[in-house]
Amino acid sequence: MIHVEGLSKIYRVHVRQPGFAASMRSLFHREYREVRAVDGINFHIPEGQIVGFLGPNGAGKTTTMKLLTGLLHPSSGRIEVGGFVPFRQQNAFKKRVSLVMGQKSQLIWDIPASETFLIHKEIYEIPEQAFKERLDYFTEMLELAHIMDKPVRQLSLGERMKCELVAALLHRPDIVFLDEPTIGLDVNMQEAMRRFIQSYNRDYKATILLTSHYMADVSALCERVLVINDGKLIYDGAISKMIDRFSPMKRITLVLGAQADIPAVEAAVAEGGGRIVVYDYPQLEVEVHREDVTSLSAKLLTKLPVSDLTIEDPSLESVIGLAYAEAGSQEAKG
Ligand SMILES: Nc1ncnc2c1ncn2[C@@H]1O[C@H](COP(=O)(O)OP(=O)(O)OP(=O)(O)O)[C@@H](O)[C@H]1O
Repeated sequence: MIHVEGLSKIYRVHVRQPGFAASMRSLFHREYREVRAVDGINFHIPEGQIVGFLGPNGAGKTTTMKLLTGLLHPSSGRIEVGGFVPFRQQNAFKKRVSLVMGQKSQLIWDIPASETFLIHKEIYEIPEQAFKERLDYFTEMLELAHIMDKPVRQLSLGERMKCELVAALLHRPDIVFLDEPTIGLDVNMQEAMRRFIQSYNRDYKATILLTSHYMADVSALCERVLVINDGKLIYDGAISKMIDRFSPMKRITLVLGAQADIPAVEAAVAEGGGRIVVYDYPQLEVEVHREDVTSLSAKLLTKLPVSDLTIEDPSLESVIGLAYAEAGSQEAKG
């Protein structure tokens, strides 16, 4: 559904030197610097998949989404979305895609969202009956009935985001780009948005590429993630495999039933190849390479008065942090 090959986008940025003389000089001779925002990326997303698109600030996510929706022209490489070349901006393409940006509104501030929806009905030539059915679907799924006729400026952030989604999806695109759709929302509203995105994906077999800084969104919605850093794709695969690849460590948390002295705890942990993260009686947290988890757990159970033991993978946030750090250190070496 989405094919990207060797895609790059270079922005040309005017360099402004400080001082009056420099500004005068720049009237005649402008200096430019190149920003390689997207740097030779390749991926393929099949129909109906929800893929998480992760990366630190400035990594190139929004630029990639703008390239995929045809708002920007690539500097090089090939993009095909739903069989179209996005930057040609054909009408048939516009009817199949949508880009939702959490930080940009496409609703008209002073009028109710319901009136913006009517404008979209005309722009996208949505037949009367289909418009009514779709609006009913959205109103029910997103519990919109009581907010539909309030001017947008009176809506809460969460209510406005729900209306943004409706405006973006009324023409029922089957390829959807969501750039931070849950930014700034409280936990309940994030959850409601996630449920809605899942239903839309299921009901319309929509292909969805989603960026979010909330790992809860990513782990709830996406089996697969693309990770971009400094314009380059550094990971493409399952979330579970990303944890294996970037984080060789696991964490064992123990609750001790009786106080054990520090040298005894240190000896037991060190003997099993682990490292103490915190010992604050009764809780002991230990980090260990995943291949040593079983032997260390067995050792701790025999050597210490353990009343409870849990083994966990590191959080997705910390794995992502490790992935960025690894990419950064490889870049520094290269
Ligand atoms: N219009 C532009 N002109 C020049 N440089 C730009 C422009 N838009 C983005 N950039 C630069 O391109 C790089 C990638 O930006 P982009 O907005 O795609 O990142 P991002 O991953 O979406 O970041 P964030 O998570 O902060 O939104 C950054 O260095 C940014 O400063």
